[in-house]
Parts: sequence; structure tokens; C-alpha cells
Amino acid sequence: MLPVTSMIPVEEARERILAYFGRLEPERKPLLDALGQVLAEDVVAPFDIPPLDNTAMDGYAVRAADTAGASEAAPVQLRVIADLAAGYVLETPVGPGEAVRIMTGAPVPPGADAIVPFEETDEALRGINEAARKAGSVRVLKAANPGANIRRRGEDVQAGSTVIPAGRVLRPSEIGVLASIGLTHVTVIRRPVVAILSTGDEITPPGEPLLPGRIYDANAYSVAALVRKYGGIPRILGIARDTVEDLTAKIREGLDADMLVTSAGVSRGDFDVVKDVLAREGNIDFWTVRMRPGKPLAFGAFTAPGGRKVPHLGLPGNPVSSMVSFELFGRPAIFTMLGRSDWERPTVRAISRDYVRNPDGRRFYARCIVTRGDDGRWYADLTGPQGSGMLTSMSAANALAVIPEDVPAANPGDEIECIMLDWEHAP
Ligand SMILES: Nc1nc2c(c(=O)[nH]1)N[C@H]1C(S)=C(S)[C@@H](COP(=O)(O)OP(=O)(O)OC[C@H]3O[C@@H](n4cnc5c(N)ncnc54)[C@H](O)[C@@H]3O)O[C@H]1N2
Ligand code: MOO
Repeated sequence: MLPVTSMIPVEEARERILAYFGRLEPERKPLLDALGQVLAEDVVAPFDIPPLDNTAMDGYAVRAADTAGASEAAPVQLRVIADLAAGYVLETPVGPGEAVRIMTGAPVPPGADAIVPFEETDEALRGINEAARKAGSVRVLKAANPGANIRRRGEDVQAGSTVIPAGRVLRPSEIGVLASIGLTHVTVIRRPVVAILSTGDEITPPGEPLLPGRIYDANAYSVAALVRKYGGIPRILGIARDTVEDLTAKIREGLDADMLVTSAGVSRGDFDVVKDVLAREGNIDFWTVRMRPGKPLAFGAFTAPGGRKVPHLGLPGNPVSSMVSFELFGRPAIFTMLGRSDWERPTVRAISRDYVRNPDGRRFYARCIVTRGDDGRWYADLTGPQGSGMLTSMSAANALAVIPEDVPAANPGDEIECIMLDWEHAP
């Protein structure tokens, strides 16, 4: 086995990888299609929001001074001069002793400086009905303060101010804000296209019969799903056989992508065609990273026709290693291309309920389920055997517990750091 000192730490591998990536160029997109992408330029409000003072309540627009001293015992009667729905503007001013019946969102008519909600008038007693409307007057049962229940022009957004700065990820709330200033399209950093290639004579595409000794291609799909989840556009290239010709042709097919991801063939097997072809076709290094799973890793770049460099991430073949390596190295690369720097996942410190052995001085990313106990503390349970070929152990997990390089084991009761992969969905 390699001495641990000749392995590179995870952080160094990630740093070297990220040096190859930068933010991609902007594109213009319909608003809704830009969900999850990063805004490429500041968006400035062309007008105030709300554009006019308007009412926050259904009720009556009044002159606050008219309602001074009003109470249930001594109501103040006002003459109702109009009925105003949202979407309409009333030019007629509200004079002394007058009121306008008004619905939430309608602009406050001139002269009025407070809104009395229905509940504070006798309309509530009579019921909201035609009779109240026809009565031509309303009794106010409580004094209103000037400004009461009025949403001021520009209180949310002021004309000329930056509503959303460049660099912000567009979530549903940002999409709503952009729509509220009338935008239909927005300029965002485009999503990276990630070409994904599986290698190995034993690999069979799902849908085809499985011959003896063969296995189905899990990696292309798990990695493609991660690419999509993290904001990229996956392009599955298929399976390259272990021949120089096939591998070379398939790699070339992927060179119009922003990044090429391969799986398998990066360790020390007899059939080192993958390594040979990667090394010949591109400028690729083979690393051993001080982590488990995912020790062997290839990284470098191919040169596309025209001279463009296409970074290449060569994942180990074992399905869990492939996913964990993509999580640690592929996710930050995709985020960087998207213009995001927040690729670091949240962690929680949880109490291990298992004995977790870490025998060989690598950093162990153990698949576990993190849950909150009745005592309010977080607990981590391993998802079972941790072999790097056992993809169901990954499927059962919502976190990776990190056992550091220099810690030979975690005992039940020890606090361990857990990288949360999934908050929304605990299996
Ligand atoms: N003598 C040594 N052998 C191995 C070492 C080592 O250091 N010395 N490292 C082991 C570790 S750790 C890993 S991880 C694997 C990495 O192997 P490769 O990247 O070279 O990949 P393969 O050997 O071709 O495949 C490994 C394993 O994964 C299966 N596989 C491959 N592709 C897929 C796919 N698309 N979908 C599902 N499963 C896949 C493949 O059939 C093998 O079972 O090497 C260890 N060996
Ligand atoms: O390091 Mo390998 O990735 O354990 O299976």
C-alpha cells in the first residue's frame, strides 16, 4: 500500500482542480427558466414598489382627524362618497366628514391619510353587504392614527436602487422580485455542460440484457443526476470499451462540453488502457488522494479542436467512490462555473451511535443517517457496511460523517462532524 505521506490531501486536490475552472459567460433567459442560476448583472428598479400609497386593509379611507375620539359608545359618522377596488385610481379628494370604501391594494385617494378596517366600523355589525354600500354613510367605532394601514409608495423598493445584485442565486423569491418590476427575461451565468463517460468492458447500459460477468452502468447515472442536481447539464456519452480506438473516439465526442467526467480505470489494474489513452490524449495526472472512498483520481485537461481546454475529472470506478469523489471535487467545479462560491456544504456535529473504524490514515467519509433525537441533539447512525461498491449504503444516507486522517476510530458517544447531503429528505 502507498505510504500515506505520498497521498495528497483532499483540500490540495480540490485547490488544484478549481484552478482550472472559472465562471462561464452570461446568457439571456426567460425569467422562470433562470431559476437556480446566478444573476450576471445588477438589476435596478425602474420605479417604486409599491408605485403608489395603497391600503393594507379592506375598509374605509378617511381623514384621521375626523375620527378623533370615536368609540363604540360614541361612533363618528362619515359620508361614503365612493367605492374603490384595487386596480383603480380615484382622483376625487376625500373631504372633511367623508370616507371612501376601499379594498386592499387600492391606491389611497387624495385627502385621506388613514384606513379604518371594516372591523372598526359598523359595517362589520351590519355585515359586508349591499345594505352597507347603499346606506351612504358609515360609523367609525375607533379613532385612527394618521398613516394607519397605509403601505407607502416605495416602502419595498425605491426607483434606481439595486433590487438584486449580480452574483445572487435566483430562488423563487428573487424570481418573484424580478417579476414585480416587470421583467420577462434576465441575464444569468449559463449552466455548464458536463459530458459523462463510463469505461470498462464489463459495463452494460440499463435496458440491455446482462451477460455473465457484466454489470449495469450505475456511475453514469448517479453522476449525471449529481450534475443536474448541482446545476449543470449532463450529457451521457455512453460506455467506452477498453480499447484505444473506442476510448479515444468517445473522449473526443465529449470535447465540446465544459467538462468531461469519466469513471473507472484510474487505479492499478492490468488493463490500463484508460490510463494510457487519458495520458496520451490529454494532459492528465493520476493522483492518490488521502481519502476513503475515492483514493485514486485522475485530473487534467484535454485540448478540443480549436485549442480550448476541457478539464477532465477521472473518477474511480467503485460506485460509492465515484459519487463521493464527485461530491467533493465535481460539485465545487460546477458551482465555480455557475459563478457560485457557496459549494461548501453545511455540517452538523452529531453523536455517533456506532463504532467507526478508520484503519489506514486516510480521511474516511462514512455514509450515515443524521437525525435529531428527542433530546434535541443530532445523532449519526452508519447506514451499514461501508464497502465502496455498495451503492445502497449511499442511497440510505443523508450525510457523510468525516473521520479525520489521524483518528483511528470513532466510538459510540463521540461527537463527529457530518456533511449534510440532504436536509429535505431523510431516507
Ligand atoms: N491493487 C490495487 N487495486 C485497487 C486499488 C489499489 O490501490 N491497488 N484501489 C482500489 C480502489 S480504492 C478503488 S476506488 C478502485 C478504483 O478502480 P478503478 O477506478 O481503476 O476502476 P475499475 O477497477 O475499473 O472498477 C472498480 C469497480 O467499479 C466497478 N465499476 C466501474 N465502472 C462502473 C460503472 N459505470 N457502474 C458501476 N460500477 C462500475 C467495476 O466493475 C469494479 O467493480 O480500485 C481498487 N483496486
Ligand atoms: O478508495 Mo476506493 O475509492 O475505497 O474504493
